[in-house]
Amino acid sequence: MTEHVTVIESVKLDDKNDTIILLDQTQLPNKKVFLELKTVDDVWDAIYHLKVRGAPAIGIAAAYGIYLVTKNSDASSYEEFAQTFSKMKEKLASSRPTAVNLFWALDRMEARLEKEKAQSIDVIKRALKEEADLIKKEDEEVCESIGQYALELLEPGMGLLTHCNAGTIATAKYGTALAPIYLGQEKGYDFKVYADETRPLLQGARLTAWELDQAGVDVTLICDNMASIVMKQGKVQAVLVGCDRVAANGDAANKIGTSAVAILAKHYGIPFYVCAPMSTIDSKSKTGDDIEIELRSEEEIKTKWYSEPMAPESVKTYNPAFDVTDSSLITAIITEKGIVYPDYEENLAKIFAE
Ligand SMILES: CSC[C@@H](O)[C@@H](O)C(=O)COP(=O)(O)O
Repeated sequence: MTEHVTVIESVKLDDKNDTIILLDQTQLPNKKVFLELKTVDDVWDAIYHLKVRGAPAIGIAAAYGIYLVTKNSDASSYEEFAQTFSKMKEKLASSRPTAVNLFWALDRMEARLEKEKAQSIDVIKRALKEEADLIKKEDEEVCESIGQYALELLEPGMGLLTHCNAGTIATAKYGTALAPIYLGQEKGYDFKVYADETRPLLQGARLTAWELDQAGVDVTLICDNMASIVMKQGKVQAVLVGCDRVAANGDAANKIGTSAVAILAKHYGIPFYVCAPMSTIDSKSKTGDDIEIELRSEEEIKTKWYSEPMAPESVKTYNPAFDVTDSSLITAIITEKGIVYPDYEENLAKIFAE
C-alpha cells in the first residue's frame, strides 16, 4: 500500500535526544513544520491545539509523551516512579475529552507499568518505550486491515464522500477511512472522492484534500453544506468516516457535522460506513449520551482563518467539536477484526470476545 501513501510520520520518537518529533498539522497545507516536544506541557499543548489530531495519532503522542516525561524522572523506588507517572498521566488525559484513544493509550501504558512493578526502574523505562512503540506499530497494521475490509464493500469507479481527516497523518500510517481509498488507488479502482471542508477547523480542506491530492487520488473539495447536492446528483455511492469513540450500542462520535452527513446519506439511500480501530470502541460508554463532547473556543468560529472578524464581536457562539451519529444511521462499523453490522450491541460485544 505504501506506493500511494504520502508517508509522513506525524508522530516520531527521537529517543536519543529525548524529543518527540511532531508534524504540526495546524500549519498544513501551507507549511510542513516539525515541532520538537520535550515536556509534558509541550505534549499537552500539541494535543489541545490540534498540532497532533485524529484519535489514533493522539493516542500515539500520549503514549510517547508519558514515556518521555517519566524517562527522566530520578525516582529511586517503584512507588516514587508510579506517583510521577500518574501525575503526568492525569495532565495528559486533560488535554481533550472525546477521543477515547487518548485514555486507552495512557491506560495501556499504565497497565504495562504495573506489570513491570517488580523490575528495576531502568527496566520499567525500557518496557514503557517498548509499549509505546508497540502502540504505534500495531496502529499501522490495524489501519491496513481496516482498509482491506472496507475495500470489500466498494467497487471501482465509485464516488466516495468523507468528512474531517481520518488519513495517514491522523494515524501511524494509511489512515482509517482513507485506507481503502489508498488501497483502491493501488489497484486502479479510480475512486472519485468528495472531501467535506469540515468547518470550523477545516481538516477536510487542509488535510484530507492535501494528502489525497498528493497521492494522486481524484479528490474534489466541497463545503460542508454541499454534501446534499452531490448526493442528490448521484455523485456519491458510499460515505466513509473515521471516529473518536464508538459506544457499546454502536453510536459513534466523530468530527462535528458527521451526523448531518449520516442523516443525508440515509435520506438518499447511500451506505454510511464508520471505520473504527478496536481501540476506539469504548464499552464503558453504553450509548452516545455517555460520550463527552469537547467544546472549543468561539475564536474558531468567529475569527480564525480570516483577517477580519467573521461575525459581530458580541454575538454568542456554540462550538461543539464532535457530534454523535446514531447507530441506526450506520450501515456498518469496519474494524481491523472485520465488518460489524447491526445489532451493534450484540455484534460489537462478540468481536471484542474473539
Ligand atoms: C482516524 S482519525 C478519526 C477521527 O479522530 C477524525 O475523524 C476526527 O474527527 C478528528 O477530529 P480532530 O478534532 O481533528 O482531532
